[in-house]
Amino acid sequence: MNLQNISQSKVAGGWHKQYQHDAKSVNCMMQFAIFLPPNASETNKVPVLYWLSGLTCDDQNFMQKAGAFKKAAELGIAIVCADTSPRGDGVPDDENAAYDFGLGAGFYVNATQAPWNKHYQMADYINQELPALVEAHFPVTEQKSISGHSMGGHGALTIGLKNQQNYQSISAFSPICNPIDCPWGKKSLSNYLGNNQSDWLEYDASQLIKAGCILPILVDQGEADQFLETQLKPQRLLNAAEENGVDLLLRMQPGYDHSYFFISSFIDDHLAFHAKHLKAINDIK
Ligand SMILES: N[C@@H](CCC(=O)N[C@@H](CS)C(=O)NCC(=O)O)C(=O)O
Repeated sequence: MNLQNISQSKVAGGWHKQYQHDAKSVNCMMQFAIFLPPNASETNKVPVLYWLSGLTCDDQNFMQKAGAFKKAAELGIAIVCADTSPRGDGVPDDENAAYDFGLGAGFYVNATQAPWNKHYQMADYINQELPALVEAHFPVTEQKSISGHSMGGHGALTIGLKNQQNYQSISAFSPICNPIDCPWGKKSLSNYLGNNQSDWLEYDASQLIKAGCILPILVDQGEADQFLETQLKPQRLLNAAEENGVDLLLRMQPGYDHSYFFISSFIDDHLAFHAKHLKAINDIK
């Protein structure tokens, strides 16, 4: 079977498990982690929150630091944490091994430029291949929501906005809201997509949201985040949402920085937000 278990630990009455699999979309072995709440079983499938992490992360940062298990167990939602880029021999990296491009920095796009396009197809991996695999092998429903942090917040927003039929709700911590106009975004989008900036627009949440969004969106942002002004620019996303009637709540949180200390302080709110929208669809069925 194209799915290999590499760890499992009981936590909060449920299970944290890591797997690797041969991923077709990104042409390499990929690792992911799943938290299954105690009530998940073949006769009681549960909805899933997909979590996308930020620069330098892999499938473990959120699982080890966010403190999400007890609330997810209580709410009965699974959490899947993906890796942040393709990995392994033959996967190209930034020429200086910089932290903000290449390995650990896939930016959740489908690259069009060589040599990146052979492996860096993270948008398809996250939106298609990973959910199909998870739904085929674990006791989960097709209902899913999407969240993430920083580069992963950008990933959650852009993938959610472009595939609104696939998700029930979107949230983000400290997302890169306008990557076409910040240093992290310009570096990665120009390399992955080329220099024609019109090709970058479909990976910019502040642009995509102008087309509207039927899903509710929750964004938390620390006011003491060192990247707030230079890289993240949440006010631009809020302005575009308000101008286009999108249900987006931006909460500026005084004193919080960019770290997982911030995420762990508000993750329960995000889990409850997603559970409400996932459950609401359950009730309609
Ligand atoms: N290494 C970079 C920042 C990288 C960074 O802050 N990464 C965030 C996501 S953008 C993260 O989650 N790091 C891993 C962690 O805190 O566990 C720097 O020092 O400027």
